[in-house]
Amino acid sequence: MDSTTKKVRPGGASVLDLDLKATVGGGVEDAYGEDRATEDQLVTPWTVSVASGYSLLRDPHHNKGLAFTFKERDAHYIRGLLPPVVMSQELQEKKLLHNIRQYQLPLQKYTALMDLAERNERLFYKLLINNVEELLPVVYTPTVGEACQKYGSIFQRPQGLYISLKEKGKILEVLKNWPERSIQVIVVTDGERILGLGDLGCQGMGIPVGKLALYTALGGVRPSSCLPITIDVGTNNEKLLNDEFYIGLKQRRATGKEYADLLEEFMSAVKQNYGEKVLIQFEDFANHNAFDLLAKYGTTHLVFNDDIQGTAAVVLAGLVGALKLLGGTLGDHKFLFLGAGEAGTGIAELIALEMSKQTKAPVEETRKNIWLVDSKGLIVSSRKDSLQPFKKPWAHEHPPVTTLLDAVKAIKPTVLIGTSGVGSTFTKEVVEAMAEFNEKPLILALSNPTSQSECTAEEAYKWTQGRAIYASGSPFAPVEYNGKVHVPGQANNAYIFPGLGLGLVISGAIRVHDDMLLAASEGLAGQVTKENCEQGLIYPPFTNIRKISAHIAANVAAKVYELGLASRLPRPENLLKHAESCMYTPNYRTYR
Ligand SMILES: O=C([O-])CC(=O)C(=O)O
Ligand SMILES: [Mg+2]
Repeated sequence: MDSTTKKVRPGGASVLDLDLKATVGGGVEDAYGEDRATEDQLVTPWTVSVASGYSLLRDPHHNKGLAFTFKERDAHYIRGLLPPVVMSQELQEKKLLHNIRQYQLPLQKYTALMDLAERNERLFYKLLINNVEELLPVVYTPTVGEACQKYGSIFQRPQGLYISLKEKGKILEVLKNWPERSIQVIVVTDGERILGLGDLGCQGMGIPVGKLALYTALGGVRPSSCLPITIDVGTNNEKLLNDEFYIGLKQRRATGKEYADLLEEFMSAVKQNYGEKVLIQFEDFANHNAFDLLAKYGTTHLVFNDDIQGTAAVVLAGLVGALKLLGGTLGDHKFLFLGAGEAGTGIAELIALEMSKQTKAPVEETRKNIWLVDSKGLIVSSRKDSLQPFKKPWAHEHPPVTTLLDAVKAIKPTVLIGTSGVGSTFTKEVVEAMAEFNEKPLILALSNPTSQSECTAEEAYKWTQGRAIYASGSPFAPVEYNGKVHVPGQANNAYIFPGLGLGLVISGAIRVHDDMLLAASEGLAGQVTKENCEQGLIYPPFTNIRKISAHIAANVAAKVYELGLASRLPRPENLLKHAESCMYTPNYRTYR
């Protein structure tokens, strides 16, 4: 661009700009590029207006419903549009919780909560934050899985951006249609592997929406700076292709160059529109694309893959917690995974990395304590030539073994981790075998949602006579076995990504580094108290999640500064206090 070109603003005023301006701040301040656009470029005619009257009540960001005071009702032309009572936010919250508890079906609760978010955002977040243990399973796993399966019929209003093959060549324009400008976190999916439910195409939108609700509720990132995106390149799900209510493109998935080109345009457009510091979280992509995208964009954008890296950080933190119960160091344990996809290999690699840091042994050595089983059996060196690249580091010397049960018997792991997305695969025989040679077998059934869990909490306790230490990806209620109550842990990446994201945002990180994941993991592990351990808990309860997220964010930010990857300078002295002070709170504001 010529450094003295005339620039046009929607108000008609022309400004002279300098190229310098285009580099400083990476476009966050000038999010729509209006100041920088040349006369022949298109701009969006945004206007800023003050909501009042009926439209104020219809604006979810500002609506307070019955909580508007009479002074506010007068000042904003809403007197008479509401019944005469003035209700506190606390009372509104109580009423809504009561209403939501009346619904029998989780999906009804989900729809009621999404309706609330559409109506009164602050009340939605207040309710979610104050009742996180109860409502997390509604806005998140397992219910969000069912919501995605039925998204076509429950779809009411757009909650995020849809970018399909039809938008090719226009993605920048599409981003500009989103009503918020200062985006800090994007969660994007292409819907090909939604939880353990498979290809749900465009209906995967429930996932970015749910994850970002947690960014705000658990991590304190402002709702207006969160953007859910679904990339629709088609679906290979026959049922959806034949469903008259399906909301996505009715074609089989684009692959190869067509796919890569659309993603490339998307990634470039995001950076152009929001700058270098926008965080992009890849979510629920199928294995091949997940690893490729992370490798491709990890060096040029601020990205991480939640299923590979977020899950890894949360599991590593749980293992550190479990060591307090089991004794020994990571290096003293032997790990066996069922599932060698994103979560399996991601967790395995982070464990190996941490072991290598602790023991100073090369990571090639520490990997040898970790074994993975995929659909063809134990991953061993004789299979190396036919393995996908992300599985190759795990092909150790061993005779072939085809079943999980035989692998458990041959390897004798102390820790069994399920990440295959297939339910009920930790059979009675498998769990009993674990209990034969482990006093306290550690069993992590991580696949989501609940229907895909490798075994239930009850099964794990029953089949090990109450000796197992058990955690799952989706929540299970406490189980009473032989007069003792066992509280299962929830090893879900929801512990990590909100705090990790907050830490990246407040430090102005420009790249994600493995050490930041380790810092996030340590931040979480550090929040497991002595009392938690005494109860057999390897994770702290979700009730304290905002405090936990602040600690994770502070740890992550410290690492970002240490690595010289922070762009928000100078570094705040007390990062924990700083993280806390940056967190969004949903209390109503008073309007003048
Ligand atoms: O969404 C969740 O509950 C965890 C997750 O990322 C997945 O299973 O893909
Ligand atoms: Mg996921």
